[in-house]
Amino acid sequence: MTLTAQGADARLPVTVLSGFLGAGKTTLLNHILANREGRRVAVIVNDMSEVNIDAALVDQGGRLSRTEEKLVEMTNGCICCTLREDLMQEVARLAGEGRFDALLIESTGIAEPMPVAATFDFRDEDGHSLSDLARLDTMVTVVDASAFPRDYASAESLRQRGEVAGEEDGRLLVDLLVEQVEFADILVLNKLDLVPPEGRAQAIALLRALNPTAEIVEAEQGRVPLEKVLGTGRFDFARASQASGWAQALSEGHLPESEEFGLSSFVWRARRPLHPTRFKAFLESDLPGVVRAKGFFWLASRMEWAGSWQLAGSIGRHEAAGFWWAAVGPERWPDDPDWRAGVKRLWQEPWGDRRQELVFIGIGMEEAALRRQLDACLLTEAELRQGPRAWARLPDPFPAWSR
Ligand SMILES: Nc1nc2c(ncn2[C@@H]2O[C@H](COP(=O)(O)OP(=O)(O)OP(=O)(O)O)[C@@H](O)[C@H]2O)c(=O)[nH]1
Repeated sequence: MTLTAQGADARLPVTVLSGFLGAGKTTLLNHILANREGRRVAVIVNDMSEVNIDAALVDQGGRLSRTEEKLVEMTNGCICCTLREDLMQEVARLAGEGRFDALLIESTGIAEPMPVAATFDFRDEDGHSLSDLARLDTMVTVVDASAFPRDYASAESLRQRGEVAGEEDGRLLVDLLVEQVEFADILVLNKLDLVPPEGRAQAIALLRALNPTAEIVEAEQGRVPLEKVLGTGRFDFARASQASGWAQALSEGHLPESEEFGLSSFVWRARRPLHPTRFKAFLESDLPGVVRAKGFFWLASRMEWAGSWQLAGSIGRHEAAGFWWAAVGPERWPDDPDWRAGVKRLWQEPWGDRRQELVFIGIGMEEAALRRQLDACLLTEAELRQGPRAWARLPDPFPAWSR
């Protein structure tokens, strides 16, 4: 860490602005630049499109003077993946100039916030790290209040929306929207002029459900107090990774402020395998009030495999998470004593670490009814007595899993 004579952290504080296309990132950026009250702000704009419209917009009207401030455009790639190296170089260069009070990075609507944040921690083979020069200060996600509840429930993939050119990127819009919201320190709920009061309440409830710890800043035309987005000192990688509603519900057993907006959460746990067809039917059923779910499951027909399921909005996805440690055998376990102690705490005979552990977060969700439905997916006493050989022959409608 670089310290000044006064002992203050002299590294360049960085704010990363995320948010979906059209949410109002550029509008917010312009608001900051127009109201920066003497702060010297450098800007990096990353746009996936070939023509950098955002940079053109920001540049217009002389709001950003190229002599005093710095605007760096990064196009033809995404700073969370293909342009990561370039981002590191640019940040290092701007920080090295030593003449800025803050750096703002506007990331493309499809950047994943976690890798962008991780870029700051990364240390290369020569021992250089951005964190010697700059520190990630605030992760801001701008949300369009008029579109968010609809986008959140959307089944569209990024490709259908025409927002990605790459072949490999078939992610759902909702996955990314959720990641950007779950990882944020500050959620700017923008375009509030376009929604009636109940729309505002609905959007706030959803944001709270997904990320109970972020501060929600309500805005029109990106007008937010600057101290909410610059130099807040709020970012902390470990905290951000645990900020999501589901991570908190899992560790605490419930969400804070759970009364607000009818928000509730619970963790369903069981030590008995699931009947594959009954559980598949559950996953495909209407789950009224559930806005987010995530966790591991154990199918009677697949004793080796841990399944993972997650739901965001109306989109669910199940896949293999890996093998249960009980199926791998202790000779192949990691040696780390802390790790082994962790597995031991989880362990229950006769099935070891095999378990059901699903977190549900909802608004107006019927916990008791959902628990009953889930319990009914577990093997009955009679089915349980038949044993693993019979379970392996149960009809199993899940697709084959591979690593
Ligand atoms: N009604 C309304 N319109 C807004 C508000 N904020 C921004 N807009 C408009 O929404 C449109 C998109 O805003 P931008 O700031 O360009 O959004 P962006 O997130 O930078 O969009 P991309 O660069 O496409 O990712 C523009 O036409 C803005 O004028 C707001 O609070 N209310």
